[in-house]
Amino acid sequence: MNTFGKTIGLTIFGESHGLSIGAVLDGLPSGEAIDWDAVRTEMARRAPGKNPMSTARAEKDAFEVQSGFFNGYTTGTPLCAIIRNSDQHSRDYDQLRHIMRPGHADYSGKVRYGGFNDYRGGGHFSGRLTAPLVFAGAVASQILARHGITVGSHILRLAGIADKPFNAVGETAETLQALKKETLPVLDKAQAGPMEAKILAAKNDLDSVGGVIECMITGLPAGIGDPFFDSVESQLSHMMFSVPAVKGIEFGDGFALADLRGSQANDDFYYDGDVVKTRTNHNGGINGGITNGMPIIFRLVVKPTASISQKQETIDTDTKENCDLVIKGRHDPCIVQRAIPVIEAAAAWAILDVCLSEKGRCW
Ligand SMILES: Cc1cc2nc3c(=O)[nH]c(=O)nc-3n(C[C@H](O)[C@H](O)[C@H](O)COP(=O)(O)O)c2cc1C
Ligand SMILES: C=C(O[C@@H]1CC(C(=O)O)=C[C@@H](OP(=O)(O)O)[C@H]1O)C(=O)O
Repeated sequence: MNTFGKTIGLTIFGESHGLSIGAVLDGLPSGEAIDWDAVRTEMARRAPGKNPMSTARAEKDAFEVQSGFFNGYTTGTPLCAIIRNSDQHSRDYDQLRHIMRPGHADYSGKVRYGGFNDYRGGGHFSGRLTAPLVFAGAVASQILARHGITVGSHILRLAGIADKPFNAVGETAETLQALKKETLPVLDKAQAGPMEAKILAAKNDLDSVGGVIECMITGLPAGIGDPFFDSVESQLSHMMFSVPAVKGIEFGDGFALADLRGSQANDDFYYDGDVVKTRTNHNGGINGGITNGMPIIFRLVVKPTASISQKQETIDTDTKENCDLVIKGRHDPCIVQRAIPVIEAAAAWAILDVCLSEKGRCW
């Protein structure tokens, strides 16, 4: 199964070097106007081939809506969009049919699908499949925005260069929106240059770098979510680990909570007029799996890109021998900045699903 969601189902399909990739958005409310130019803007934020920090594969990521939209509004029936692939260099992948890239899904995918997987461009495992995810998230975020909910993120760390963290008790929607306009979204603008230099230095060394993305969701009311298996943390984490190269997540102060005392980790409540708030937000806006009305904050680790062109040790599954591999092709020397719109989209879809599952308690 390749579908996510309880009330709205998102299916993504396709392979990186196949005819097209796409998404089916099932169960969306009817009567939602969609600004397709705004969706195009989101797709362009993620699209490859735009600068030296990205893979050179040039894809426009233009989408064609096939169904589920009529006379300016969602119909409520499955909304399907396709994105045609146009700049595949499949020859680069000839050797990867039987020589497995360390860190990528060549070996695990080959075993899982009995050797029938499309290995070209990483096939269905490719980061290319995040284009339909961004499409879905851009639709979801327009519905969320009508209810005052905003998702935004920035690069908290990249190859050891740190940005300042979000103000945990809340950033304005304007700040979150402004970050979306930047190639390397950071709060401390002075850090963008050093981050770019780290990416380009790694690329020059035939290597790659990773980092940490910090994401904030504002405008959610208190009391949304469920305890235990459908906690808001569980649903967001489930979605976030669907994004290729994401290897860790923490909410609020996360792993740093291990070294705090309760007196430091608790978030004291107060009334701001008749609105309940907390003075701090060490718990990331979630208690018992349920929103407490403060912004949701989480951080994700994005690993350094697996496909590097230095000589690596690996295996040949044809000869069943150990061998060396030098990867040819066009790869992202860093995934972090390209994953930012993907993470926002993924969060938007998961949160819209949480909200629509609340049967009128969210809005
Ligand atoms: C936007 C985006 C772009 C990516 N670009 C590349 C790439 O150019 N080369 C590569 O080896 N991996 C790239 N990846 C990551 C791989 O797809 C991923 O590492 C692989 O599928 C294995 O999955 P895992 O790292 O989650 O275990 C990218 C991921 C994303 C989200
Ligand atoms: C095409 C995209 O990124 C691709 C993600 C990717 C991978 O292994 O994840 C490997 C590369 O594929 P190719 O070798 O075909 O150029 C990237 O270019 C995209 O993000 O749209």
